[in-house]
Amino acid sequence: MSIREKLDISAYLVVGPENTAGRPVVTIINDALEAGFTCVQIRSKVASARELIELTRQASEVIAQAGKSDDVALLVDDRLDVILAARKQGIKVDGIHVGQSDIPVEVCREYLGEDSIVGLSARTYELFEYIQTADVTQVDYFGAGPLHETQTKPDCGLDRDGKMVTRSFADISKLAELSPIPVVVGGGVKLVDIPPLAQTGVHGFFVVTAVSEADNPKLAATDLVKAWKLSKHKETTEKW
Ligand SMILES: Cc1ncc(COP(=O)(O)OP(=O)(O)O)c(N)n1
Ligand SMILES: Cc1nc(C(=O)O)sc1CCOP(=O)(O)O
Ligand SMILES: [Mg+2]
Repeated sequence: MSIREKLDISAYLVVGPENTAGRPVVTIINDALEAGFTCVQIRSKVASARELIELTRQASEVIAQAGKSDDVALLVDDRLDVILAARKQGIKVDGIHVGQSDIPVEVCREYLGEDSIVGLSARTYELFEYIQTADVTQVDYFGAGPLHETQTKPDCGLDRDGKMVTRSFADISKLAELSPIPVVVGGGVKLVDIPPLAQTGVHGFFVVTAVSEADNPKLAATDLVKAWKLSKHKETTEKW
């Protein structure tokens, strides 16, 4: 089974060098892997193409060293060029996450191939309509948010009138219900948000700060994964 078919976005780390309080990106990724994170995205708005390729190499190596190359997907935010260059160097990178102003998903699919993962975000003002009407044949999941305002992406949740829109758990439940593909939610997600988020029906959460800027990233990541699994377990047992 390809990594695309196995995709698990339940505990999704997004990380770049600007988010690690000076620590190496690769050690944060290693901590998250040991804690049970299931998906990793390299995202940097400051790193050069060469730096991104190197970060991708290190991330791919640490996933391999953990014996998780077939289970934990490695994606890069925005940069199709970086992924193609990385692959040319023999680096295993599994996909891309793009938004509405980035490279179109059809182009990503064409260049990356059928076994790759393509994640997509929608514009704030049309999120609900988009999630129901968009052609998702080339898309593996929607990244949605923000649950809370976040300094990691100050422009996320900005509506057409410049107002900040955050998503309630009720909104998120509706998104999960309407979306034809899995949804992962982020934006200021913290440990306390995990139980209600797990109840909404989305497939997972994504975090930057809650892990990468934690005093103890491994402990923070472990707590998040445990909380998600426990909430899902409770949901299943309560159904019975
Ligand atoms: C998992 C996930 N969801 C959403 C985003 C945001 O993507 P985008 O809107 O393209 O914004 P930038 O991350 O490029 O600033 C994401 N990266 N990952
Ligand atoms: C990359 C990104 N996209 C978002 C969205 O809502 O689309 S929020 C976000 C940043 C999430 O970082 P943190 O966990 O530090 O808030
Ligand atoms: Mg983008």
